Amino acid sequence: MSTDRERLADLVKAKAVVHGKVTLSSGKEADHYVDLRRISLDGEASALVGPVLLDLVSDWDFAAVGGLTMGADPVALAMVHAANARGWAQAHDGAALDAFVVRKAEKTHGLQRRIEGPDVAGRRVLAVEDTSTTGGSVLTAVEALREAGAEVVGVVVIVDRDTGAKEEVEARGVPYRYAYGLADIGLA
Ligand SMILES: O=P(O)(O)OC[C@H]1O[C@H](OP(=O)(O)OP(=O)(O)O)[C@H](O)[C@@H]1O
Ligand SMILES: O=C(O)c1cc(=O)[nH]c(=O)[nH]1
Repeated sequence: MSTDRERLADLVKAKAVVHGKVTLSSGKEADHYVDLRRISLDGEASALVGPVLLDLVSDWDFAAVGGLTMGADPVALAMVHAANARGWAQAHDGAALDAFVVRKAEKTHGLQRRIEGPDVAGRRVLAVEDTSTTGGSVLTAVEALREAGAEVVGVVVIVDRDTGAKEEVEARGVPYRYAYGLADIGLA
């Protein structure tokens, strides 16, 4: 029987890897795309995302997870559900793991918040992403979190494309980890 990590890699390869010319979020061109929304919103795969990412950062101390909408949103919730299933609160003074969503722009009505969910000010938080290319998206979230008074303990992504995100994030003093590199999903 395969582990969660092995099964999730198989599902990423089968369902998310798309070959062909594509324009990326950064405006750069690439000849492959990893559509991780097909994983983080997939009935089977979404249940594996949380356990795999929680295992990857089990030595980091944080109280909330989230990132820039929308790639990060289902990833963060997957981690929250996996944390609940593992009895997170019992190991954290009764506090469950929270999620948050960083908007791309501040909302101009309602409470006009940039970061939705339980307050992050003064808390240790983990910034998540489905995938990172330049690191620009996750760094937008890191900046917003720091402005809001949170301490970002690290960044974790499902797939790293090996295109500089790790270096960019680490240059801002934030550790960066990923569950799968290109070789793990048949792209190297
Ligand atoms: O490291 P980067 O160069 O920033 O690229 C990675 C980003 O691109 C994708 O999101 P996209 O910008 O397509 O937006 P979406 O999440 O709203 O779909 C992905 O979910 C990451 O957020
Ligand atoms: O850089 C991006 O925009 C990007 C790359 C990728 O593989 N997958 C994705 O969702 N976005």
